[in-house]
Amino acid sequence: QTCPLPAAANNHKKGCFSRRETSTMAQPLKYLGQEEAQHIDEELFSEYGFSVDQLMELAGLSCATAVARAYPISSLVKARPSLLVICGPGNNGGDGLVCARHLKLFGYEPTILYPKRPNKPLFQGLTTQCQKMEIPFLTEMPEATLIDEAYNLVIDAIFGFSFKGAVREPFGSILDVLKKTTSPIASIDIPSGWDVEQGSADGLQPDMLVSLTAPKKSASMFRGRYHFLGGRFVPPSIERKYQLNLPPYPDQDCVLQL
Ligand SMILES: NC(=O)C1=CN([C@@H]2O[C@H](COP(=O)(O)OP(=O)(O)OC[C@H]3O[C@@H](n4cnc5c(N)ncnc54)[C@H](OP(=O)(O)O)[C@@H]3O)[C@@H](O)[C@H]2O)[C@@H](O)CC1
Ligand SMILES: [K+]
Repeated sequence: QTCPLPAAANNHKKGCFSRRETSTMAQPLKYLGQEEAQHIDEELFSEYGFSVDQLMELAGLSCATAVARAYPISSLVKARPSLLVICGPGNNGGDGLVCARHLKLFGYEPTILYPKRPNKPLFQGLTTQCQKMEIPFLTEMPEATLIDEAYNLVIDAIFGFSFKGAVREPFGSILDVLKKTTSPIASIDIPSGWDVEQGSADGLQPDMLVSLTAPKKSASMFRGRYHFLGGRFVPPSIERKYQLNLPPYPDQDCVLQL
């Protein structure tokens, strides 16, 4: 087959692809299975020497940044920039605490529900930081109508990529209330209650998803308006090893809208 490009234009190229053609032939972004996501996580902590709180800070900052991009304070419908952040018992919940703290610094008014708190210094520290930032903590899940009246957005930091099986209490009741709310939901990493790979036909339908490191398989079922990639901390060798094919983040941004 003859090459349509002038010979001179091809001298510096391998084969017969224009720069545009080459870029559109880039491998598609990888959607991770549950075990693969957990392996990457473990490898970052073991072989790469990262600490959990380090990556959690970057993950939570990404989520807060993505929320501020999709729902700027000037666009909110209620008089106050109120948000409800619901945190679960694992690291996804930790991301939620970090996200709430940054959103407060960005000028939002987050309130946190954190019903099952691990007895570990990391989560105790994150909780103290939020309390010292004068972020209120609720003692119980409000009714759906109250959430609709009081909050512009709910941030779902209940379960991430380690979620498995049927939802246990108190989170089953919390998710039932969330399914009834009309306030938009922004989910961190996975819409909570969704199978990490298969999703959930009758589960939450968030308006926003922030995929950390790389989207998980269930993200292909996400039908909301905003899908962001966050967690710009992946070393190139991990990206190559797992063939993540991450799109380039713009400039120095910590998030990328997919
Ligand atoms: N590398 C990255 O990308 C980074 C990822 N990060 C973040 O970490 C997240 C993964 O965190 P994770 O591994 O701690 O697990 P996560 O999903 O929060 O939940 C585990 C908890 O849920 C519970 N639980 C499970 N199933 C349940 C059920 N059916 N019903 C009820 N409870 C259930 C389980 O309880 P247990 O089984 O122990 O009783 C456990 O307490 C990831 O998604 C991302 O957000 C960043 O922080 C840092 C860098
Ligand atoms: K979540």
